[in-house]
Amino acid sequence: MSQHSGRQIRVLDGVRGQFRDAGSLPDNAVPEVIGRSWQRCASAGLAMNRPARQDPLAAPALRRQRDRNHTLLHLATPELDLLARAMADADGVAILTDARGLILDARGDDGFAGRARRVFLQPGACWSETHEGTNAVGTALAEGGLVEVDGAEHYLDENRVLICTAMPVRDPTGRIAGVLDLSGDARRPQTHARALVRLAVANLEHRWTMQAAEADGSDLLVRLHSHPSWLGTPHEGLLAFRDGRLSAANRIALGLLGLDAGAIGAAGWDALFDGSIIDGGRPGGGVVSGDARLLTSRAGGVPMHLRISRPAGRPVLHPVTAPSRLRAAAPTLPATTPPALTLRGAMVWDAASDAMLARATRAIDADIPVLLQGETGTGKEVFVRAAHQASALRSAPLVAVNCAAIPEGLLESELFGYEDGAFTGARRRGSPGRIRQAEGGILFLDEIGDMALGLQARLLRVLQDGEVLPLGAGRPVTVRFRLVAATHQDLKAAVADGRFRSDLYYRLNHLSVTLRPLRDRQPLDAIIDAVFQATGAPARDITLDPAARQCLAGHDWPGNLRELANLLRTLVALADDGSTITPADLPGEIGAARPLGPPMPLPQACLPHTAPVFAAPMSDAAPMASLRSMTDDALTRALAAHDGNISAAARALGIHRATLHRRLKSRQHG
Ligand SMILES: Nc1ncnc2c1ncn2[C@@H]1O[C@H](COP(=O)(O)OP(=O)(O)OP(=O)(O)O)[C@@H](O)[C@H]1O
Repeated sequence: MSQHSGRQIRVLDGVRGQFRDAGSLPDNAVPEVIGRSWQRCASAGLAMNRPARQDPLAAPALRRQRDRNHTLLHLATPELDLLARAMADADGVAILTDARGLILDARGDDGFAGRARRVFLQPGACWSETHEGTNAVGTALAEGGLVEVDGAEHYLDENRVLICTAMPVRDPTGRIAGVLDLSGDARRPQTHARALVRLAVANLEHRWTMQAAEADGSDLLVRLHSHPSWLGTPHEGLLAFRDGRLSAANRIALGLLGLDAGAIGAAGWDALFDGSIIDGGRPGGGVVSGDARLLTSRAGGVPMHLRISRPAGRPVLHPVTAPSRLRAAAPTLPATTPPALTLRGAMVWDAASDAMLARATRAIDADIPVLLQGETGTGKEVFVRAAHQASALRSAPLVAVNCAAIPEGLLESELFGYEDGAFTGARRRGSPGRIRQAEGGILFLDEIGDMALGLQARLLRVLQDGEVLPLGAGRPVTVRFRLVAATHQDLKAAVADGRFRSDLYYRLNHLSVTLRPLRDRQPLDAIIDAVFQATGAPARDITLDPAARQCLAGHDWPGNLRELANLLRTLVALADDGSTITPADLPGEIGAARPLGPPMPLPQACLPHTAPVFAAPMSDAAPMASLRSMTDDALTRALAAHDGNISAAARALGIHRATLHRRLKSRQHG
């Protein structure tokens, strides 16, 4: 029931009248939070007697919004059900909104739901303060904390029939992702609503942080509380660390340590605690885990009980459906290639890439930024497109921007958009910019390492505030998108050199995926076969001679999968139907490469025509000598002939310096 007595209601009616007519509020007439909200509504020109005016989203648009908030909806389902059950006797509904106050789901008493719809308390309606004046959802969003709005405390006369309690839900990066709300008839009792909502939000945020720690590959999970008996409950603080940086936290942990959300992605261990969890006494200095230990928080100087573990060892909390979706669509390659390789369209996937794809997909679904690293041509863009298709956002946009391909001067307007006439040459009616085009979907920033420092600062602000300010615009626009960034550069080194902002690096680098260069992918000849088949060669009965495959496997592939795929496509395009591609068809430097692989006589066509040091051992070689021993011999002679100079020896052998290094290393290891 409304907490107000009959007398209080009459007083409140008088206060409303005075506020409406004179714009003034007597001291302590309403709770401070309500007073602030009334003032905001009045300043926005909202009249108390304005009739409810909503235009709830139609089903397809609502579905899109629900897709965009897939993680929140998925994680909040148990809490919504529990709250709805708690409201069963109380004539009320449990509501989940997005970060703007748009109702995504409402569950509860049918009788009240019917009446609630009369005041537009229904999915697709927006309960921000701008739409509905002071109300629990909108005011909780504006204030950033739990708010109860009882009867006549609502700003609009029409909403006085309601009593509502709402609290924002924060994601593991500290951003408000939505609101949980209990709303009922102001004439009916609504007992324990505050405690219920607070508990539900704590549960939900706890689960979300645990899931994020799993998905982003955190190396440490810290449970903490000032009182040890709270450890292991949803009211414990949770901190996840990666590479010594705070990568995720729940609100309780931030509160206990006196931090704000800005610490996530930025603060290191030493900034948070006075003391170490590294056991200096043990060889290797491992992290102490298991029993709780006592450390003092730096901000408040409060002793905290900490229990430390490694999230990677935990079971996955939310099974991911993406890999099975992927596997269902992926035919296994014929018996000539190991079953660990699969073909999807023209793309070849090995087991390791599949595992990385599953992790990245899970991170995208959990709204965790993904950073892809890898040399040119390792398939970063192919990977993002596959992750997009496997994610819950597959019907939402994937907007790719190559930061290196767009001149620095244009990148700003391309990304952030601009208003009509913002600069000379600007398109009429302006441009929303690529960030806004990615609304609800994925923004893929390729070659982010090439972004100028000034733009890095602007991008960081967008990521922190969830708002973008187009050039020439007076007001920022709210944006929600998932971020995947990629680079072939060593971003850590770029941070150390001052070419890349460290705060942006830690924002981007929640889940880091490194795509391996072709030379590190094994077995290379199986990958070559798979890429060859993906060119469509089998349909034209074109085959790859084993000797040619050996030559290809011996090449260094500086252009990685791109170079290999392009070469094979060209070879197949030039070949006659039913023919076999032999070493003679390969470009000189590849046909001349020394093949590696199982011991077998060296195919004549692979013999280097240009490397004199090779010629001598070949003529001396016993006919049954293994390829490996011949190769070893050639390496030794080439090195001896060039006084151990690797570069000169590699040049003479006609192979890349890195290849020579690798072969020497593999020789050392037997
Ligand atoms: N899994 C794969 N299977 C087969 N071919 C692939 C695969 N991944 C990439 N390729 C080939 O490599 C080409 C380049 O891939 P992609 O553009 O994704 O690389 P990248 O790492 O983004 O390169 P860059 O850093 O130069 O932008 C693709 O067009 C395709 O021909």
